[in-house]
Amino acid sequence: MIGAGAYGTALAHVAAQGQTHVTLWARNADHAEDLNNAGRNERYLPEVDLAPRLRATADLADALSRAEAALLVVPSRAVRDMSQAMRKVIPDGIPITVCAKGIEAQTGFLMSQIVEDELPGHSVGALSGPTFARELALGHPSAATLAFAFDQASRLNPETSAAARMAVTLTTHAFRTYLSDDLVGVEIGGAVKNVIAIACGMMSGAGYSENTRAALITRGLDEMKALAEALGGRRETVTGLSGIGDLTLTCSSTTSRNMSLGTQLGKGVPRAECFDGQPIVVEGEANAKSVTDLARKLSVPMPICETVRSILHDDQPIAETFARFWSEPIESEPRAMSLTFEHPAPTLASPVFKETAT
Ligand SMILES: NC(=O)c1ccc[n+]([C@@H]2O[C@H](COP(=O)([O-])OP(=O)(O)OC[C@H]3O[C@@H](n4cnc5c(N)ncnc54)[C@H](O)[C@@H]3O)[C@@H](O)[C@H]2O)c1
Ligand SMILES: O=P(O)(O)OC[C@H](O)CO
Repeated sequence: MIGAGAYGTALAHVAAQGQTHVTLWARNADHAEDLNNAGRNERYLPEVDLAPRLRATADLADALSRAEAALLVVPSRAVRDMSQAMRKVIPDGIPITVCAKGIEAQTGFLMSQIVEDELPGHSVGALSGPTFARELALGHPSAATLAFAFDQASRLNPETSAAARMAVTLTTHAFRTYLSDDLVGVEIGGAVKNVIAIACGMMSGAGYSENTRAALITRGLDEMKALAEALGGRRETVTGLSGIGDLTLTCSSTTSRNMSLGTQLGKGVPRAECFDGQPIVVEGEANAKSVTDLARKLSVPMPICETVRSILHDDQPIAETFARFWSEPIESEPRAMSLTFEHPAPTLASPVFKETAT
C-alpha cells in the first residue's frame, strides 16, 4: 500500500483483516516507525487499532519487492512521481490499483493513464467510491467500485483476473467492492465529485440549504456524465458508487475536505485561514482547473465546475459568480437544447452573502 495517509492506512487495515500481509509505505521514516510501534496511525487515523498483519516501512523497495499487488494511495499530484519512483523496485507485471481521485494538470490524464504511462507492463485499475477513510477503517458498512479493463471470460476468476483478485483481497464483512470495466467512467466520477462538493460547500457556507445542494448534485452529475461520455466512458457507470454514490457522500458532509473547504470559503474565510492554515489535501481545488481544461478541450460544457474554477483560480467573487451560473440560458434535462432569453442582471438574494462576501 503506497501512501500512509488516511485512505492508504484505512485500505491497508481493511486488506490486512483478511489473510493478506500488507506493507504500508510511508514517506517519512519516523512516521513508519511510529506506526509500527503504536499499531496506530496517530497522525491520520488515530482512532483505529491497526490489524496485526500490517507493517509500515519508509523503504519503497522493502514495501514492493515481494508484493503480489500494489495500491497507490497518494494525492493525485504525486501519482506520476511516485510511479516513477516505483519503476525500479516493483515486481514485473503485478497489478496496480490507483486510489487517488483527480485528473493530471499538464496532460489531462486519468490517474490510471499516468500509471500506465510510467509503469508499462502492469495491469492498472482504479478503486473509487463513497468511502471516508475513518468510517471504512472503523468497519462502517461501505462499498466502492473497482475498475480494471478485463475481459468478460476471466472477470470473476481470481486465478486469471487482477480485478477479481483485488476484489477478494479488499472484501471484508463490512466492505464490498463492485467490479467494472469502465475505468474512464469510474475515474471521472472520482475527479469531478470533489469539484461539485466545493460548489455545494460554497453555497451552503453562504447560507443556502437543501434545494440548492440537491440542484448542484443533480446538475453536477450531468456534468460528470457528459465528460465521461466524451472520453469514451459510459453514462451508466456514473450512476454507480463512484459517481452518484461518491457525489452524494461528499456533497452531504463537512467530513469531506472538499465540502468543508467550500463551506469555509462560502462563509468568507480567506483561503490561507481555511482548516486553521493546515496543509490539508483538497483534491477538488487543483482539479477544478484540470477537469475544466479537459472539458474545454473536448467542448463539454461544465458550468458548475467552471464556476468553481473561476472562484478558486481567477479570484472571482463567490456571490456574483454563482448568480451568473443561476441565470445561464435554460437547458433541457438531460442536455439536448438550450433556450436563450434576456435575463435581468444576475443576483442571488441572500443577506448571508451580503454580510460575508469576500
Ligand atoms: N481520505 C479519504 O477518505 C479518501 C477516500 C477515498 C479516496 N481518497 C483519495 O486518496 C488520495 C489520498 O488521500 P488521503 O486522504 O489518504 O490523503 P492524506 O492527506 O491523508 O495522506 C496523503 C499521504 O500521501 C503522502 N504524500 C503527500 N504528498 C506526497 C508526495 N509528493 N509523494 C509521496 N507521498 C506524498 C503523505 O505523506 C500522506 O501519507 C486522494 O486522492 C484522495 O482523494 C481519500
Ligand atoms: O474528504 P474528501 O472530500 O477528499 O473526500 C474523501 C473521499 O473521496 C470520499 O469518498
